[in-house]
Amino acid sequence: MLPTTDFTATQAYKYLADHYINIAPKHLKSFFDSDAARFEKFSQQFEDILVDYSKNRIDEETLALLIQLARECGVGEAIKAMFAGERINVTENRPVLHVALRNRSNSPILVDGQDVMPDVNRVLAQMKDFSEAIISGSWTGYTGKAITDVVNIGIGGSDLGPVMVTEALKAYKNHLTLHFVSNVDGTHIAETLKTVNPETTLFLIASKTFTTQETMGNAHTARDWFIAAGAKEEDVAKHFAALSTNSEGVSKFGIDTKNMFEFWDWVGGRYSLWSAIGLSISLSIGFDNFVELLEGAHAMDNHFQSTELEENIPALLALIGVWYNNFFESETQAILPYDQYMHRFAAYFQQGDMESNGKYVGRDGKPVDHSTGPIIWGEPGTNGQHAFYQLIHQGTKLIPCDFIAPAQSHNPIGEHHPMLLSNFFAQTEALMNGKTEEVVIDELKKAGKSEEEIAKIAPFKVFEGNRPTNSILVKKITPRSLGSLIAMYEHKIFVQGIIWNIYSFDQWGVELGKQLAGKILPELKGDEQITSHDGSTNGLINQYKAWR
Ligand SMILES: O=P(O)(O)OC[C@H]1O[C@@H](O)[C@@H](O)[C@@H](O)[C@@H]1O
Repeated sequence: MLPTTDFTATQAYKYLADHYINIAPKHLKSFFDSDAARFEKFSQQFEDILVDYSKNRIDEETLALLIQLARECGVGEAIKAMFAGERINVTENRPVLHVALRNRSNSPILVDGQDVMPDVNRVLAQMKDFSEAIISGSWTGYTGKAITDVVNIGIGGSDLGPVMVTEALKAYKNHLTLHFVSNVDGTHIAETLKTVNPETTLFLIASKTFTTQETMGNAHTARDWFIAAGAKEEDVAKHFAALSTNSEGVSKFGIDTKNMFEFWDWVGGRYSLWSAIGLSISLSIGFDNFVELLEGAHAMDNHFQSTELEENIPALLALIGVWYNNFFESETQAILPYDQYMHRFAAYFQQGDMESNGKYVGRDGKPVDHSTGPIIWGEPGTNGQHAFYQLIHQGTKLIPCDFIAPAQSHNPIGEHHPMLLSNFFAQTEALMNGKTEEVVIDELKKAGKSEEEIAKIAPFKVFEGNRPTNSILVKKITPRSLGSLIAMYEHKIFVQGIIWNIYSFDQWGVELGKQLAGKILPELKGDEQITSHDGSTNGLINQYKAWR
């Protein structure tokens, strides 16, 4: 079971609080000035991924204390408990075994004495056969035509992972066109249905619970549209498949359970792209590439499980994050991929991180006395540079940033990639070094400005620097390296949850809004005035009724 260490009561926390007083006034630049081997000391390579964390406001003592913190908080034991299939998702009484979905070594993983691997392999084989039939065109629709379009209907974890991965691996995509419908806003499904032909479209209804309002609403609309187009009830089997843990719900909807791709309650929604939820990925890039994605994640799982904390990449990233979150009191963490294909990567980890670690109740059931999960945000470079980087460079908030870039582009057109990468390298350098007043004045003098002009403008052109970043340089974004990268962030989130003494695998915080929406929906039906809520909510509902 997981320990319930109060992390602010640990010895390491106290040491770190004192140590922070020494580190805080130091400029990041000075760490490099005083240590020629800093890059070698503070970077790790994993396969084709180089993780450079040397541009952080840390020294060797910081890392040693952070590692002591991880030990005192039982990170090693927690890792073992997760991989052993213990019920570490205590509030839902479930194991947490997304690692089993990509356990390519096939070593047994037991849940209640039962090996889960035969089931995992069975569904993988089913996904393989189905993907091959759809891609090759041997699976035909109700008028005998091959499938050309796949519409994944799902939300949250049943949408974001497949969207992010199919976009990130677009360079590997086949002839099938993928569509993703998530929002309950009718616009999403309506605009998608305008672009597809019922005879050649496959719908994947992706929902762990098969009860989610948005997904069920969109699935029924898609089915009605399909029937209205002239298809018969019995044709549904050729055009609708379900990705779910709920076989009863699937049959009730009218999908033959032969077309159901199963997963299990020990797969969290936001960790489910490795499961049947990844069917759209397998359809888009082929099953072999999907397996490569799993292989990459499995390799990272092995690294995470077997590497000492001193060299354990997910653990180190987690600890550096804790350093900023709890000692520098930074509130957010930016994820900035310099790869257009990875444009949904930050959005994906908004759910991954914020739904996992956005909790104020500790594992002991009491409110924690420290800050937990950061606000995750980001956009691909260089777009972000021309939008929000101003605040990262010269704002009043400390924003630790992860910069991610591939050394090789899938589209090596002219000078584009060197131009992109020059920005990737320049930004972290600029954030660290800043620009002194001296340099600014010198530049202005060279530009022929008068003393008076210089005095007026110089302060605005100074950059204090000292802004921390991680640089993650990947040889190339392939299914394998992407799998490793995603698993790296998943495990980072896990380690932070352990240290913050929270449960990272439930999501009770999304329930209240759902419950209230369920109560309000019937109230929206008639024309009568609503008085059952607070003044604001009543006023808004009644104005909606007047305007609709
Ligand atoms: O896959 P289903 O069950 O439709 O859930 C979709 C999403 O629902 C939300 O409310 C959250 O609980 C997410 O973690 C989940 O991924």
